[in-house]
Amino acid sequence: MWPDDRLTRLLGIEHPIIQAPMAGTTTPALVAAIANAGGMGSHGCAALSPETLERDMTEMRAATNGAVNLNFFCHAKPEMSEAAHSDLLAELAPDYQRAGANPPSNMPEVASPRAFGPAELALLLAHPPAVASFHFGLPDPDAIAALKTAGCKILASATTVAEARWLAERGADAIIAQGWEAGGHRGVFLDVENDAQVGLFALLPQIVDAVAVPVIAAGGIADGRGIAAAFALGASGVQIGTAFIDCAEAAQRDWHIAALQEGHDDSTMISSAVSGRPARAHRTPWLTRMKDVTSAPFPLMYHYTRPLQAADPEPHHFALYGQSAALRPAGSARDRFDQLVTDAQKALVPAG
Ligand SMILES: Cc1cc2nc3c(=O)[nH]c(=O)nc-3n(C[C@H](O)[C@H](O)[C@H](O)COP(=O)(O)O)c2cc1C
Repeated sequence: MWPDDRLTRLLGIEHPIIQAPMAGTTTPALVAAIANAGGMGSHGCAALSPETLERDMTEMRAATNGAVNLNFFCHAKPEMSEAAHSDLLAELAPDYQRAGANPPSNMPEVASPRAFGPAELALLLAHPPAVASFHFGLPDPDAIAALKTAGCKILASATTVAEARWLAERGADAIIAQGWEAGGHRGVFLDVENDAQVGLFALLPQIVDAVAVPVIAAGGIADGRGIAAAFALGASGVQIGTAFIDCAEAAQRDWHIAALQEGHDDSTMISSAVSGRPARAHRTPWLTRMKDVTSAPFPLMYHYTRPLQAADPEPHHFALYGQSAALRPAGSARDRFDQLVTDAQKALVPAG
């Protein structure tokens, strides 16, 4: 049925389509719907406390016997000087004033999103999911070894060939090639300052040539044609996020859905201004203006932007989605998944 079965065999799934982990957007219901449809459901767990993660894991186990992927961030502990704190407050003073927000008086402490740590590892080892996946690199080698011993397959995102090699050498069982088109935070981790901004058409075949493990294409794929193109470029599967953001099983935040519904090829931009790391989101006048502001390291920048969002949400929303929003299918998570499978099968049939 599919031109390449390396990923379906590795992960024990029927269709090589992974619903992307999306912190804040994925829910146990969405993950279970995709796992029950024969794909891989992924939960973005970076914004969950250990208590909520445990509750969501229990909910997913009750709702599906299918393959589930739990996803975490691996950012280094950020540091910031008092001088940088004062400079940032001065730069943002007009924004706080306009929004009627109280500027943060203390040095930053950001509890969410969390970096993968001992609490998360313990929960995964107690009930190992089929897959543990990581953004911004990998956890330490002992954690990877423990997860593998427990039976988890390890996936991680790469935005360059060098990152793909780095991940494969450290035990990733498959690599997610994340193109510049992708919605959400870029997985870039080896040289964040000099993000090479490689598009999926160039990135995917070069990663396929560079690593021995299966490669999963991500970024701007939202219909059957995109899936077929990914296989033509050597992918063993696809990871799709934006196409599932506004289905009923997702978290359904009004501002996110409204922005997505305006989505088209050039309605997004990459910005580090809200979180401290580059992410693709709906283009707004505020995000455009924030290009000139020196950002705090991820995730400390949230300390400075969340007061704006709390005081005056509409202009300060951070609606993450990718460049192919306009191509996404409609309906429930299951409807969208089934349509992607059907349309990909049609697009994969050789002409004539
Ligand atoms: C709203 C949103 C949130 C995301 N959050 C995560 C995340 O928590 N972890 C992760 O590995 N990737 C995250 N991503 C990136 C996806 O894994 C994937 O690379 C991307 O969705 C693929 O591009 P597409 O959105 O065009 O399908 C997110 C993407 C979106 C749109």
